[in-house]
Amino acid sequence: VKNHPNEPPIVPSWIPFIGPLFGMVREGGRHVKSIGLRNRDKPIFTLPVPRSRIYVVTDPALAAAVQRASKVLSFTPLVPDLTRRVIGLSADTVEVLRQNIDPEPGEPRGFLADMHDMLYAYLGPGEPLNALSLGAARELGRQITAHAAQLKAPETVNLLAWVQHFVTIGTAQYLYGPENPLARHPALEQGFWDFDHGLGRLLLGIAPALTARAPYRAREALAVAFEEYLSAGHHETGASTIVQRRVEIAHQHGLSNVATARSELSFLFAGIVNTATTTFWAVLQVFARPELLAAVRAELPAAVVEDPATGERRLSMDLLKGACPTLHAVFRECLRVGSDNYSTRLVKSDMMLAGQWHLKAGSVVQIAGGVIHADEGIWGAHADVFDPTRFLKDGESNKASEGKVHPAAFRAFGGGKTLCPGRHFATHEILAFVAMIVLTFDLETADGAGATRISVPLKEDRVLPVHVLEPRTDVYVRVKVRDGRRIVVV
Ligand code: HEM
Repeated sequence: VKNHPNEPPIVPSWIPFIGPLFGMVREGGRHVKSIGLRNRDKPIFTLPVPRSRIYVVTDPALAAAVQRASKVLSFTPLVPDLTRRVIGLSADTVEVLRQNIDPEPGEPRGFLADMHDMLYAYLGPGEPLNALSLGAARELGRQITAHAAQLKAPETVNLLAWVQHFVTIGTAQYLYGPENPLARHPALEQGFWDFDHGLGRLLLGIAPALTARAPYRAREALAVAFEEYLSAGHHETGASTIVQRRVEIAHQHGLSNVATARSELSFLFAGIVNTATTTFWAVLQVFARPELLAAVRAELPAAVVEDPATGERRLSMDLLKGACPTLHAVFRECLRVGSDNYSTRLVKSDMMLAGQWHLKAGSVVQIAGGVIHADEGIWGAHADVFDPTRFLKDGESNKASEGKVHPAAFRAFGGGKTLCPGRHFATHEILAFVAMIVLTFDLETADGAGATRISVPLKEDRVLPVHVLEPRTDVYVRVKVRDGRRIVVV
């Protein structure tokens, strides 16, 4: 029964109230996404759950209205409990997180508000962002050159694991320096991905030491290693400035090294998981389509200068985005197709959304990125098909490049107050990384069964979409060195 005549229409569940929760546990993000796709006539609908409501928004204009109403619809009140479960914060630390959580201008600012301000300032366009982007791309470039040098014969690899390795080691290195916990304890690299793959179970929070044994153990081992790192002062000598600022803010708010270590685990997570998965899809999509590979390779020389004296190639970060529109379009299309993320908000008090929909205090709003990304009304025909030309000016289905797509329809980076602060950095880093792979290697099918093209599997959407989705089946490719000369990122 509706709480109010203007409450969004209720979509009944096969088992009243617990049906949506049961569906989410069984099918992950796909459950709500498929309800949204079956109800495309409803820009917002209500899923009743025990003692609350979930309002699912599937219309970009309404998503923008949710983002604007950030005083009443806020993500931050949900953060303490979510992070307690996922990164294992103690009750004392959760209490610190709860203080001054959504301050008005002029009011005292709590830990989350200070951290939010610093991240958005630091990672916004400017010198610190350029320095961090350059540092990251150079680190990845070093790894690519080193890998090419030791690859004497073609090698068959699991493409996702191959990319994840570079990104995991590289991110830990440029964020936390040479003494970073993953460099000191190499087994933690696999542990990091065990943690990632068990995040949904940790979030459920039902006796995680038993029901989420591998991710729980991995998280605890990572937390101990980060605590050792901080206690030894390695962040002061080797970490990036952004990490040093994060640690300072944590200490200013009274967090111990044990608690700060767990907070850093969440930043390492933010820095690695989406970057690795997006790079995987971009590399796969490019190498699976000879014509796309040819187009990207034809553009790259505009961003690469060769030094005849040293034989080095200089890749310009500044030129890359403008000079390589196809590569940039591949990046955006991989995010559109691969991201089913939900932007989540708590309704702090009863409100009218867009003057039309009554939302009840204590309920949760979710903007369903997966539904919006799959909508043909928004993206044009064949929205289910990977087609980077939709982001190219002269592309065939180019509603996006002609500016006919609502800005809030591209959901991969979220939106509003929680819009990903790392989006500029990630764009630079991923474009440079994919460019360096395309310049250095050739990837071929590893089928051995006469297949001439690498095939692209479906995405695994039966999980909690905490980041860009991984493939449903492993992709093996043969990697050959095409041109192993050193690439210097400038
Ligand atoms: C392709 C790469 C990336 C994607 C698709 C991505 C996506 C996202 C999304 C969807 C959110 C949540 C937004 C919401 O709830 O509305 C988010 C938050 C965040 N991202 Fe990213 N991200 C990427 C890369 C990065 C990188 C490389 C960093 C850091 C170096 C980063 C740092 C963060 C942080 C710190 C937050 C939390 C912001 C807050 O406190 O509200 N992200 N990201």
